[in-house]
Amino acid sequence: MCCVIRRCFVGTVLRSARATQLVTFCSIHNVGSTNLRQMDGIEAGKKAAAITAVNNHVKTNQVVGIGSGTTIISAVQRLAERVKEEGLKVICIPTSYQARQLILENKLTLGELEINPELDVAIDGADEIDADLTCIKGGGGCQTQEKIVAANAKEFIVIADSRKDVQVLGTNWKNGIPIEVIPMAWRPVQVQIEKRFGGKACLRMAQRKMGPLVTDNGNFILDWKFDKTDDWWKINTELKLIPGIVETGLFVKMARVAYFGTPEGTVDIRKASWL
Ligand SMILES: O=C[C@H](O)[C@H](O)[C@H](O)COP(=O)(O)O
Repeated sequence: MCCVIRRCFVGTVLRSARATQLVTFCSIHNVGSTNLRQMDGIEAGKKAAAITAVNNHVKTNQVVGIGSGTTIISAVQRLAERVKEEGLKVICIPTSYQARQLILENKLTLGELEINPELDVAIDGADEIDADLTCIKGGGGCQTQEKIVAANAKEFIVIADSRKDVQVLGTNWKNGIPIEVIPMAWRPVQVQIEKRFGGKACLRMAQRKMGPLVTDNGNFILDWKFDKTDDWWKINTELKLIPGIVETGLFVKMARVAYFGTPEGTVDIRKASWL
């Protein structure tokens, strides 16, 4: 179990004119379809969580892990603002090609694990986060590098909109747990997973390219649609022992704090109970 340690109104933490505009827009926007309003709310939640986390956890002269996905974009933008406004000095370690591009586009200092093997903090999105702050990650196929970076940071901070805040994994996220596999092993790994743990392990196919999706590391992904929830630490450990599995998207006892942004502009901040 984890506890809500703080709920803050994002207006108090947004300092850039651009960010303020977005939240204002979302709070007064009441025309158009329900879907459009929901999307605005989700984006506002992601942004609020990202900005609050960067404000609370990043200090000057730190080495910062930069996650992948859509939520991290706002975190990188906030870092860039702080560099301009406060002269913040940070070295950013990417978790994917996408993260690398974000760092470069935002003119932040790009580092690498060979030079900076120890990080002060890593910030990243997640596909779903349970009551213990166990996360499913890898909806964008980046979980392997994300886990390496997070595992070498003193603090791993998760940012998400409030839809991803669940008691039990699999509540809203129906795409399963992404598991990166060596290409020649995908089929035996698929058989092993289904036999031993049940559910279905589906080979993720690429979009706008024929055949399987190929990760930044040149591997394939099996999305394991589990049919019951269990002891995630044990399952993750057992999965990691199957030859051919490179890494799983199960992040167990890694996230120390999670920031959940709501469409109303508040952010729930939760600390892991195992700390
Ligand atoms: O592989 C992708 C990463 O694990 C993302 O951090 C995760 O999918 C969440 O992405 P988003 O912030 O776009 O919801």
